[in-house]
Amino acid sequence: MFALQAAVINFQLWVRSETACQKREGYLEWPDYFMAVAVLTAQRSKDPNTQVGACIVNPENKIVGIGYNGMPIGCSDDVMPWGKTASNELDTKYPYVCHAELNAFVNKNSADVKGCRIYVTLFPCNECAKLIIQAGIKEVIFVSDKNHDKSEVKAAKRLFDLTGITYTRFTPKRRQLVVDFD
Ligand SMILES: O=c1[nH]c(=O)n([C@H]2C[C@H](O)[C@@H](COP(=O)(O)O)O2)cc1CO
Ligand SMILES: [Zn+2]
Repeated sequence: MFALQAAVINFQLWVRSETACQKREGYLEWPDYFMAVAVLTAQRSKDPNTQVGACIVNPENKIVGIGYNGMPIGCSDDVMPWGKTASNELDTKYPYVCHAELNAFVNKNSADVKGCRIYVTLFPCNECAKLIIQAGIKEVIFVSDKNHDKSEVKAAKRLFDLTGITYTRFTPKRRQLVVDFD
């Protein structure tokens, strides 16, 4: 019985070393990987309506900053308002929430982000566009452009066009990427 098991194990090892001679197929390619990081990061957001993730990547394909939309440090998620509308604008989320892009910049782990690209799950607003420009980001890759008819996004595109920053809708290689902790 023991001898048989040993033989099976040896055989499996042999099969493994045979297949290991060639590069694995179906691996996660860079663009899908970076956008998946942005999508996963968005899952940290407490915003009940729109969760946004951002991932800054340098020209060597190293991630140098990630962020999601959330309340400023020290402002409790349980105390701050999360609604979109209220009789007083001060009782909505808008004056308080930090955008995902802003958080990605302040979380950066490199001296600067010049020449980097940013993967975002939602097209940046004009305020984030200004940050992107001033920081020296060269390329924006986005998933959703659901606010395309809003002035914030129209202004952002105008700023990107003027400054030569490219913005491209993300086209994934694969439709789905499952994270399974089992
Ligand atoms: O550039 C952005 N980055 C970003 O993180 N956000 C966040 C702020 C809010 O929490 C949320 C937008 O909420 P809503 O879709 O309900 O208006 O997305 C919104 C924008 C605007 O496009
Ligand atoms: Zn923004």
